[in-house]
Amino acid sequence: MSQQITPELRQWIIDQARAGHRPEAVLAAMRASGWDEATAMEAMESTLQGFIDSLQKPTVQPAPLAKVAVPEPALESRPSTMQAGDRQVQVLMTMENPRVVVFGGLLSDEECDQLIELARPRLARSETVDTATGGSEVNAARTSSGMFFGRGETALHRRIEERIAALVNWPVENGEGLQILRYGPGAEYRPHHDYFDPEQPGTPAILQRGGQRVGTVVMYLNTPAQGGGTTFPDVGLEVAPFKGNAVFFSYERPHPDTRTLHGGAPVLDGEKWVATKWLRERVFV
Ligand SMILES: O=C(O)CCC(=O)C(=O)O
Ligand SMILES: [Fe+2]
Repeated sequence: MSQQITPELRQWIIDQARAGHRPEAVLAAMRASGWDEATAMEAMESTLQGFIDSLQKPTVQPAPLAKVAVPEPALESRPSTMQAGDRQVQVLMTMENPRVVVFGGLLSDEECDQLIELARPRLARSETVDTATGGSEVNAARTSSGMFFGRGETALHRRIEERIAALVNWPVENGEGLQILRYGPGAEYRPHHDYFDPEQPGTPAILQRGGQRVGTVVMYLNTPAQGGGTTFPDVGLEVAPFKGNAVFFSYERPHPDTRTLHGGAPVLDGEKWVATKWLRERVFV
C-alpha cells in the first residue's frame, strides 16, 4: 500500500513540532495510526526541512526605492548635550535602525504652555492626509484632535523651527508648519508611517509641495500621568512622553523596512499634548 503525504499531514507535523513534541514521539504517533516507518520518516524530514527553510527566508524584500538624504543631528562625537541654535538640548537615547534619537529639554515649559494655549481655540478632530485623494479625512485610527500652525506664524514658532533646523541639520524651509495634537483619556494614534505611501494615487499631488517626508520630530508639551508613549512596534521601543522632551526619527525611503512604524499609545490617565514637525526632502511651500 502506498501512503500519500498530504498537506494536512505536513501541517499536523509542523503543529506537533511547534507544540514541542520530539521527532521520536511524532514518529511513534504516526506509526500507531498506521503509517509505515519509511513514509513517516520521509514525511517528517521533508516537512520539517521545508519549515526550517521558510523560517530562514528574509521576510523583508529589498526596497526598490532610492535612498535620499535625511535630517541627522551631529552625534559623531557622542555629546551628552548639544547646542541647538539658542538652546542646549540633552541627548537621552539614540538608535541606529530605525534612526531614532530622544532629546531632553528641546522646549522650555513656557514654550510648551504657550503652544498649547495658542492651539486650544483652533482644535478640531484630527484629520490625516488621505493619500487616496490628496485631501484630508477624519481617521478612526487617530482619536486625538489637532490643528496646524503656519510655518513661522509667530516669533515663538520661528524660534522653535530655527532650533529644530539647527538640531537636525535640515533647512527651516523644508519643514511643514507645526502640528498640535491633543489626546484625551483613552485616545491614541495607531501605528503608522509618516511618509506618504508611494502606491496611493493621491501621493504624487502631495509630493509636489516639497517631496517626501524624510524626518519627524514629536515634541511632548505636557507629561501625561500614565500612558501616551510613542511606540515603535517593529523594534519594541516606547519613548516616554515627558514635557519639553522630543523624539526624532528619519526615514531615507518611503518603505516599511525603515522600521519607522510608530504610534501614540493610549493615554491611560490625564491628557497628552504633542507638537509634531515633519521635515520634507525639499522646500515645503
Ligand atoms: O503622539 C505621538 O506620540 C505620535 C504622534 C505621531 O505619530 C504623529 O504626529 O505623526
Ligand atoms: Fe506619526
